[in-house]
This record gives sequence, structure tokens and C-alpha cells, in this order.
Amino acid sequence: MPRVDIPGSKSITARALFLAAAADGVTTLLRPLRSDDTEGFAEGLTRLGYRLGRTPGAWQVDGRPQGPAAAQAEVHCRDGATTARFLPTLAAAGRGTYRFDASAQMRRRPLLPLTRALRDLGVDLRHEEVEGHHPLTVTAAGVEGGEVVLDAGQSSQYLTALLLLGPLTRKGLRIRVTDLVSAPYVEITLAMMRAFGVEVAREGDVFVVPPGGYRATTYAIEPDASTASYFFAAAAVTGGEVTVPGLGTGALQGDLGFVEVLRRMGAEVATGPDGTRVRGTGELRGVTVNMRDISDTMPTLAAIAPFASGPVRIEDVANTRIKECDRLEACAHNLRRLGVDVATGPDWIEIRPGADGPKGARITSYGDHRIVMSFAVTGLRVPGISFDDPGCVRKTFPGFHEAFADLRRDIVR
Ligand SMILES: O=C(O)C1=C[C@@H](OP(=O)(O)O)[C@@H](O)[C@H](O)C1
Ligand SMILES: C=C(OP(=O)(O)O)C(=O)O
Repeated sequence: MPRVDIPGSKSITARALFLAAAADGVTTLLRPLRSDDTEGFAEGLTRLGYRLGRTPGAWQVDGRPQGPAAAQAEVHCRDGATTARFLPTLAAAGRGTYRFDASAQMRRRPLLPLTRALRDLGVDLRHEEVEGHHPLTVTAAGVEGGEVVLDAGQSSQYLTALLLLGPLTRKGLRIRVTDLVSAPYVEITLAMMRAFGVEVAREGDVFVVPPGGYRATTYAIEPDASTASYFFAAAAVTGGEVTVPGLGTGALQGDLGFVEVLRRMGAEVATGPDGTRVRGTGELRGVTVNMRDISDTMPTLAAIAPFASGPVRIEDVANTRIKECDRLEACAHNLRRLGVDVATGPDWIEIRPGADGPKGARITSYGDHRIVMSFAVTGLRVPGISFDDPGCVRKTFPGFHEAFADLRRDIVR
């Protein structure tokens, strides 16, 4: 029965790099994710003047509580929203002039609520072309701190960026949050700040972050739960069994909650201290599910929905329209090409499986790793599925196609 070693979490690697760079001392990160997003994050730190030592299983970072060593830098954030939102925020704590640009895809994605909050805190930040989008320049002179109001209804990454900045400010931060999406990602942030010596207090909708900086440590990165969703889904649709070690009851990532959706649909799920196992039972029921907390797994569910015995309705996922692509439309377009009946609304998608089942088609990737990885799961049961841009998986899992081919050999009878 396949045990699948899933690469490290993108979200945890990005936060760990920020925290290690900001900490006093040398931090060792164990099992970091090596992918375009996290390599881009690490390269950005190097450009800002941080010293990183990298071997395949461990990265060492020389922390600088006073901020970037470089007085001037140009950083290209590639496609990574964590890079594009966290690094300008880190740079604001230093002294110098830092310019950030990103890929065409990332340039389209917003960050105005974050940059507005940084400006409210006194940071000199200019968008060069379109207000609230990359490219932008931060002319940094340290951050005093104080109270700030933030709308994180588009992205929790705005809140994570400010939380991570808090201990680097002179007075600390009080962040009043008016709306919040993807809330479990904030829990990851708080747990990791704790591991680097900072306890954030909560007073209703206010997050209180103390000043005083971070402590360097050795930090082990858990496997990526969003990546694991493709392997769990594969078990559910093929009647196979998949165990992912390292994602157990103590896991930090909300996306592990995707297995609860599979359980509701009929799969057998066992989560223990050391990992999670999913077994397909041959039954896959329709389901209505709110995915506001775990929306990176929306495409995974959409791609297996055609095999369900009834309609699958996914709700409260408006912000999937401002990810690597408009994921609701990308899923709908590709499902229709497979011959599946689909409807979408501003924040929902409903997939109505037909009697004939899906047929093969060339999937439009939209440069989105999750579209490719999700429809690869559909391809386990539908012959003739191919992709126009299979390589875009490099954003979070460059070895995905090889790992999935191994899984196919093991579980598809
Ligand atoms: O903080 C993070 O690491 C992430 C938060 C989520 O984004 P939003 O908060 O924008 O939904 C998630 O979709 C993304 O893949 C990673
Ligand atoms: C939305 C995603 O990435 P990010 O926002 O970090 O670019 C993702 O990985 O699905």
C-alpha cells in the first residue's frame, strides 16, 4: 500500500525563511520545500543581503533583526504571492531602497489592503504602474508600530505579513482585522511565530504583537497538505490506499481538513500521530461543502466531482478567482471540455455528474499548478487527459508528474 513522501509545505517554508531572516542568530530549516516559489523567496532574501547556506535537506539562514544588509536591491518575486507580499513587508523593517517586481501572473494579483496598512504605519511605499499591484518600491526607514486596521477578506497573506512584521517594529503592532479569509493560514503563522519565541495575544478582532524580535532555532518543515490532497483524492477515486507520513494529528496546515471532505463522500480516513491514511471504498457521494478555510483544495474536489454519485457544490470560495488564475472559471472550463455539466456563481461552483462519465480532453492549465495537479487525478480514471502546460507544477512541486506516475503504477489496477 503506497506511502507517499510529500515535499515540504510551501506556506511553512516561506514563513520559516522570513522568521529565520528576521531572527537573532543562525536558524536551520530542515526539509524545506525546493520549488519555484520557495527558491524565489530564498533568492529574494539573498538579493536583500541575507546570507543563506543551502544543502538539499537543510537550509541555514543568518538572521538580521535590524533588517536587510543591502542598502538597495531589486527583487523578482516570480509567481509567488507569499514572496510578493511577505518580502516587501520584511524590507520595510530595514533601511534602504528596495524594488519588487513579479511575473505577469503575480502582477495581476492584488495587495492593496496590505500596502495601504503599511503606509498607514508610516512606510514609504510606491506602486509604479497600477495602484495595489507590483512593481513597487519600498524606501525603508524602520517601522515605529502602533495600531492599524486591515481588511483580509481577499487574502489572509496580508494579515500574515503584518503579524510577521510586528516583532520587528519598535512599539509592536495592534492589528484590527475587519474580515478574514483562509483563517487556518493565520494559525500556522501564529504557531510558527511561537516557535521563534513570539506570543501573539488576541483581543476580539485585534491581534496584539509584542516588539522584541525573534529567536533563531532549528525548525523542521512538515509535508505540504495541499499537495497531499492530490494523492488522497487519488486513493478515493481509484479504490486504492495512500498513506502520507508526517501529516498527522499535530499538523499545522488547515488543508489537511480536505480528508474530512473525502470522508463525507465515502472514503475511509485514519489520522494518527505520525500520518494520515485514505482508502477508497468504491463509494463517492455528492456533497455540499464550504471551502472558505481550505480553498487551495477546491480544484482537487472539482476535478474528482465527476465521479460522485450526486452533485458536488463548493461554496464561499470567491477568492479562488484571484489566485494563479480564476480557478472557478478554469475548473468550469476544463470540466465542460470533459463533457461534465457545471454551473458557477460569484463564489461557488456546482458539478453535476452525468450517466456517461467524463471523457478525455486537453486541459487548459492557465499557468496554474493546481489546475494541472487536480486534473491529473481525474486522469487516473479517464484515458486521454493531457495538459497544455504540464511544467507549471514547478511552482510548488517540480517532481509532481514523476511522483504521480509512481502512484498510478501502485494503485491503479
Ligand atoms: O499564507 C499562505 O501561505 C497561503 C494562504 C492562502 O492564500 P489566501 O490567504 O490568499 O487565500 C493560500 O491560498 C496560499 O496558497 C498560501
Ligand atoms: C494560491 C496559491 O499560492 P500563492 O497565493 O502563495 O501564490 C496556491 O499555492 O494555490
